[in-house]
Amino acid sequence: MIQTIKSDIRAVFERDPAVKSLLEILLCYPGIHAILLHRMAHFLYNKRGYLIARFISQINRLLTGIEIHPGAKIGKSFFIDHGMGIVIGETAEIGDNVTLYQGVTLGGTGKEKGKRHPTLKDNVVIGAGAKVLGPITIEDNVKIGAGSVVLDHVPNDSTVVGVPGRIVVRKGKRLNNVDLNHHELPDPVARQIEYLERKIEKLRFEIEDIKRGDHENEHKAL
Ligand SMILES: CC(C)(COP(=O)(O)OP(=O)(O)OC[C@H]1O[C@@H](n2cnc3c(N)ncnc32)[C@H](O)[C@@H]1OP(=O)(O)O)[C@@H](O)C(=O)NCCC(=O)NCCS
Ligand SMILES: CC(=O)OC[C@H](N)C(=O)O
Repeated sequence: MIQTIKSDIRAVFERDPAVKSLLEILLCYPGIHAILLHRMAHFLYNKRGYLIARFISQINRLLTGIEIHPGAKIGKSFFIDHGMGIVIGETAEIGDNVTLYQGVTLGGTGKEKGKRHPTLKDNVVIGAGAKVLGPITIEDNVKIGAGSVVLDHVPNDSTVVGVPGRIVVRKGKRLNNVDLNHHELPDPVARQIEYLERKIEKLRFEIEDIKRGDHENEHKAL
């Protein structure tokens, strides 16, 4: 736990050019206060202290303007810059070295039950005001532009912008404005594979939901 908290503090030094000192981080960074309180709430949630965990999460929201459900899983070296207006849902999963700016939502679409919030892999950056919705996976090294609304799985090393979110950079190459660059025409096979990957991911979550439901029913029957 201590090592994880140290990694959160290091992340501020690494990712915010505005920071001047450790004391400033401890006193003036709501993102740090929020992740400290979340790590405490998540510990209690895992021990089935659901009400106290939720209460801490609401105190956290009151103090920082950042609402993280205690069930959300968050990896090390997590950085929230500014923070106000962030909402992270119960079944969200966040890898290591992830950065969120103010106004980001990791939410549900309102259509799913069970796993209903996004999974972010490592080194993901999500710009101010972006909404990432549904049980989708955002793979490693993805950047999501400020103000985007992302509803689909995003493959690794991509930049997504706009509403709805579209991939504009993949592995360092721009994908838009390619009409006249014939050597860079969109690859229909790759697009189809990406589409199928997204569908498989969606089906996987649906199967997990069904299995979880069966498991709960078995328990009730016993
Ligand atoms: C998306 C972002 C991460 C840049 O990623 P990148 O991989 O370096 O992408 P580029 O800057 O090369 O931009 C790629 C294209 O997307 C466009 N673009 C970039 N950000 C965009 C956004 N938020 N919305 C819409 N289009 C955007 C660019 O204009 C460019 O278009 P073009 O190819 O037609 O010129 C960055 O623009 C961004 O939005 N960062 C968020 C930072 C933030 O929230 N800061 C708040 C601090 S308080
Ligand atoms: C307001 C803003 O751009 O914040 C990003 C970062 N804290 C910086 O100062 O660059």
